[in-house]
Amino acid sequence: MSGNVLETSGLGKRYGSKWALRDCDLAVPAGRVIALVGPNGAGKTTLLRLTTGLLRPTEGTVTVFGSPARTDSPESLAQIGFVAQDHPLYRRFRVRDLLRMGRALNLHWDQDLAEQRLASLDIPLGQRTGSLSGGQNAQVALTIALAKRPKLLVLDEPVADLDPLARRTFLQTLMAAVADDDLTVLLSSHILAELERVCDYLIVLTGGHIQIAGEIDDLLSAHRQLTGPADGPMEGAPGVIHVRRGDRHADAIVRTDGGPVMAGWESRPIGLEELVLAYLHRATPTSNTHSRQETLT
Ligand SMILES: Nc1ncnc2c1ncn2[C@@H]1O[C@H](COP(=O)(O)OP(=O)(O)OP(=O)(O)O)[C@@H](O)[C@H]1O
Repeated sequence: MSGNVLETSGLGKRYGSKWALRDCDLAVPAGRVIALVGPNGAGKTTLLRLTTGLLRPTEGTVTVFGSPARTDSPESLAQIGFVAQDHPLYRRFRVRDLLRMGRALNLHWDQDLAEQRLASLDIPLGQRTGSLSGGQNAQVALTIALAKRPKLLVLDEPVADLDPLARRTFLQTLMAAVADDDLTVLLSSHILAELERVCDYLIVLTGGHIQIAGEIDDLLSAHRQLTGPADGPMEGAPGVIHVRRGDRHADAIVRTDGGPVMAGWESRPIGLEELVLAYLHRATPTSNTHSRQETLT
């Protein structure tokens, strides 16, 4: 599939006097699994809700498949599936009631997909959603969003409540749906380890500003990890994203765009986790740690 699924220009959202998102310019190609990462309060949910049309911009524009994001037309509603962070479900409804509602409300509802997915997860259709576990609740919400057969699936921290096996299975389901069904997935997450396996596009957001966005393969090949003398003149140099200085040597993440690196520095390829952490550290220069970690928070 060609074209952009999401384009934003000078996009900003203010709550009262506080900007949650500012100067956001994006052109995200369709047919990808897009990871939106950033610390708590970075503006991820705000950007996702602007994309779905549930929020209106304070300034700038946001278009989805070339049209302004909105919730007041059946076509717009049919092409986007959205699962909010707390995946709210009607607690007194049984699972089968939710599926019936999904069928009545959605143009392209896929009942077989919904029933098969829930059966494979051992979630009984007769159970009230109020008595499901947190993880089962998340799975039902995700199933409803998938059964809607949207062109764009927007998921706000979809795997936060899932156990490690369910996480991996779910992300594999998404990859298969993207490959088979012309689907684009935009998901926010704090869990970097899994994202590297399934996502092909990255957006890093901190303090309401985009730090970096692009195809993950391109971003990884444009950056290197360098190790060199502890007194190396690195901070503030062009392309230098983050430096961790020890007593004997310094480690730096540098944007080289495939060009040569400084003589005397050892150069290694970078992984997604190191790349994201470097941009997060750059955005919060007071932080001086750069250890491997599972989550951003
Ligand atoms: N309805 C609201 N009214 C006022 N301020 C808000 C509102 N929603 C979000 N904010 C503020 O906007 C900023 C961005 O919030 P947002 O929920 O988009 O961040 P986030 O990256 O999704 O965070 P998290 O990872 O914690 O879910 C935060 O400072 C938050 O306090």
